[in-house]
Amino acid sequence: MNTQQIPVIVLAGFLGSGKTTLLNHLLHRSGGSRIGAIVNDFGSIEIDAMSVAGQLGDSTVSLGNGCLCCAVDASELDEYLERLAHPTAGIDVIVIEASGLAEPQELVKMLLASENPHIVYGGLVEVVDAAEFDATRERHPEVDRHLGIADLVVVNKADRVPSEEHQRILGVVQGLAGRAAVVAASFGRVDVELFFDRAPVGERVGQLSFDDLRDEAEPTDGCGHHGHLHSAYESLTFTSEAPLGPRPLMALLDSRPEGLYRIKGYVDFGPSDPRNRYAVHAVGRFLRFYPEPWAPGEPRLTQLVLIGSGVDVPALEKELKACREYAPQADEHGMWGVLRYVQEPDADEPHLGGLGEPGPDEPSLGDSGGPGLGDPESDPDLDPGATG
Ligand SMILES: Nc1nc2c(ncn2[C@@H]2O[C@H](COP(=O)(O)OP(=O)(O)OP(=O)(O)O)[C@@H](O)[C@H]2O)c(=O)[nH]1
Repeated sequence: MNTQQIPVIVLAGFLGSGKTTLLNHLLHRSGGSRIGAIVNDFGSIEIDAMSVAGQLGDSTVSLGNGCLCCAVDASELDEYLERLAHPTAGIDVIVIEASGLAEPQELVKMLLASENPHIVYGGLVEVVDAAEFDATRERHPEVDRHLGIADLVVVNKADRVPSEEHQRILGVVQGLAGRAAVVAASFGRVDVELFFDRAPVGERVGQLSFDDLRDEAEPTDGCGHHGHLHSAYESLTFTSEAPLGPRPLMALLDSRPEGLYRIKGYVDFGPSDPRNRYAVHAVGRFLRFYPEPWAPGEPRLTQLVLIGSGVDVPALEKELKACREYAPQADEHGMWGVLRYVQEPDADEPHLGGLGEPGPDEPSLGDSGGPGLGDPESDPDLDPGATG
């Protein structure tokens, strides 16, 4: 038995709660520790993996297209763990970022069942979106169970809720999380020691009980995971070489159906802004664009993953296709609708795409009063007094 077992931490949490943001923070602040990351995307385009710092290095690997918890066999995961945990890789801790619809318990079981002598289960970290907490629990009561088996819960997006509200949520989470440590954070900025000091000695099962670990006879839905969060969701992956028109895209986004909970990816607005691609994130009613300069030689593509429940996927795809524009001329005024959702440059928001640094100093027309800017009634997220 190798005495130098590498802890493998599962980083889970509902769609858009801030897992990738937190992982980027860890990678950026890891000090002398070398982190290996395994990123599991739900969609077939690996948006999360693309936005993880150090993605080009050999210490980040991506497992796309479907929840890991639904993998028929865990051999691909084993292979990646083998690679990252091999003593020659020099990695101190491995973090698996689960997809936002994964069943954390299944992932933990997979790790506990692994015969890899170089790894040991290092605990479950759950990220909670404070702004969406009540609504998510209402729709998905299973979230309570996820918190109940966590070893650390990060109540993220503290900046998006009033402090009394955040305190209330912290209390509820603490009640559900039992012995787990519960910490508040904005943009996933947790003390990294919380992760690295938790390296376990010997095998541990954290807060999981034998009942949790038992392979209960679940009703199946073909993939054997009926009742898992992801069984109620569908996803659409959309790629376009033709740029999207800002006006039709904003019309689509501004009227998106309730069920369309998560959108992420990159948009090419072509001549309307030839310098930048626009990372886009929607989580519930929250919407943000993050302009970032195209890398030299980078193919100009729009790549989006849209995840929702009860969404008419073919109709949505048709609407997205209708946003494609072949017109060579710029529609600068059309960009106003987009720039309303660009964070002001001085806001204290890290930039997902680039090592957690602030985004490029892209002037935001939002400052000069683009339509609806900061209108808390039309979008409470754009309250100029809040950063989120
Ligand atoms: N205001 C605010 N926004 C945040 C915070 N943390 C993350 N975000 C934003 O929330 C959006 C989703 O964040 P991600 O880190 O991609 O979330 P995720 O959990 O990895 O998402 P999935 O993998 O799709 O489940 C992005 O626009 C982030 O910038 C926070 O503390 N405050």
